[in-house]
Amino acid sequence: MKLRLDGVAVEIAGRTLVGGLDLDVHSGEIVGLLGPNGSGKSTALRCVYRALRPTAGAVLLDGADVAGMAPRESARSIAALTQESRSELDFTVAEVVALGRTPHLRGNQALSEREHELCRQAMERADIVHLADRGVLGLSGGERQRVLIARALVQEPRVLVLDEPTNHLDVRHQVELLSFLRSSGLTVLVALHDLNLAASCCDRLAVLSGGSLVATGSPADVLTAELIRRVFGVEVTLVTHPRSGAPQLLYDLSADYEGTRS
Ligand SMILES: Nc1ncnc2c1ncn2[C@@H]1O[C@H](COP(=O)(O)OP(=O)(O)OP(=O)(O)O)[C@@H](O)[C@H]1O
Repeated sequence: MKLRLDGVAVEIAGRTLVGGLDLDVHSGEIVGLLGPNGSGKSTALRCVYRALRPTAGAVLLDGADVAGMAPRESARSIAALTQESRSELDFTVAEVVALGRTPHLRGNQALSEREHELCRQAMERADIVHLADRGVLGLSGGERQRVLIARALVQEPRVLVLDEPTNHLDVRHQVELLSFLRSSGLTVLVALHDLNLAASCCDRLAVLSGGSLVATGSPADVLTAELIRRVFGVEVTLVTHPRSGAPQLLYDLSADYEGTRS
């Protein structure tokens, strides 16, 4: 399923948070959304998972404007893993995961055998089977994040939108999550702060600065020392990963950053 942001703009209180964003994510493609704090990544993603209505432009799923769909209908295609996905209610892990089936159920319909199996598989994939009966509020940040990953998977989406999904995850679970995204075949739009993980995981990158796209393309085309300096204000040396061939950034903490902060 193809996702398109067509001139998406968000204006709040006279301030443009995202301006005229055009971005395609082709079927089965992983596009990484990068940019400094406050550049508009979450705002753009919120338009895709419909937490926010664009002031102008549209989000299209296979050419159809999501604004014209019932929330349940778009939720059957798009799953989101965001900072807003966290629940304040102390459901058990198994209950939260099962909630991912909600868009597919009618009323109080019980889960089928297949759906129970789906939940079990998602919990296995997210490495949370041992936590099934624990209350989510007592979990660590990374454990909770993995519960939300399982919940998104049982939704059986075709498009996955993730806002900083590696937040709180230890390095093994970061790598596992991004490897899973690569093998999932899903259409993925993911905001990431870790540029090296983004370069390893994503087919294409889109860089936001001040609410506008400043670069899109393959990781090798986008991640240049000049762009990193201009957009993030950081000096890097670029190397090529010896096995995957992905560009990787080495940060130089001894560079002179005095006076570079605006
Ligand atoms: N509801 C809102 N009302 C007013 N301003 C907002 C609102 N939501 C976000 N902003 C502002 O819009 C800008 C973009 O925010 P956004 O959260 O999209 O950035 P981001 O790229 O996701 O940042 P980060 O990397 O810090 O998560 C920021 O300056 C933020 O303060």
